Amino acid sequence: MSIKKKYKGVIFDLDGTLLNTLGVYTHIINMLMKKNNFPTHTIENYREFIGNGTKNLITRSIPEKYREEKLIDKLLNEFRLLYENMYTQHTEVYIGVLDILDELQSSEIKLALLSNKFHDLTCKCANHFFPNIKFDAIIGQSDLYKKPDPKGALDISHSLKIPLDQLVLVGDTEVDIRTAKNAGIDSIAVTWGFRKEEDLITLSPDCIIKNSNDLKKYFSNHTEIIRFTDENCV
Ligand SMILES: O=C(O)COP(=O)(O)O
Repeated sequence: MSIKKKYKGVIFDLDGTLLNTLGVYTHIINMLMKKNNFPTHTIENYREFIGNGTKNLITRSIPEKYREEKLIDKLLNEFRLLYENMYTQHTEVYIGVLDILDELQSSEIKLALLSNKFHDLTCKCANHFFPNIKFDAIIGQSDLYKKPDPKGALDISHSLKIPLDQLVLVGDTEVDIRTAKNAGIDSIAVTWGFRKEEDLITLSPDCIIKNSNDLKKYFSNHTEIIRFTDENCV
């Protein structure tokens, strides 16, 4: 029997991969837009704006001529306070995702979260939406970490003691695929999140997956412990 190379750890992106947060982002940022007499945006607009961290999302939501650092920082602080109180609302765990996390956890595959959501809010979401999943590492955005900088993925590899070639990053945007490539690890692009399949293809991820059943199958074929057969023994 051939030996399959396989993953001992999976790094998941959060928004658009495990959690559909478009509803809560739309709700809060439109509140801020209204408060400032700026035009609001549709959920489809926010789908495009999201992915590069909240500061970028807010900047893109403000009309161009009002995009000043002082105002952006003010709205960012207001966003943080509102999100802290509302992160459980207008948000769903994508179908099938909990099952996959459970199965990986029972197979002793290490699990990590790497998000461009602020670190404290990433931890709150992980605790609330995945109370039975023990992530071995959680890294949200901070002064130290911001995807597509590979530092988060590299530090996860180091702290979990998993070599880069036995780690895979699962994400839904170009930022995630670039992060994996920058770190030198495999990438899986999922198409149920915030970007279209045709946009993800252009980034050449190692694999494109369209639904959680296929992701589950993929993992069951790619996360076995490597076993040596007789012909490999000297
Ligand atoms: O907040 C964002 O920009 C996106 O967060 P994510 O990295 O979990 O997708």
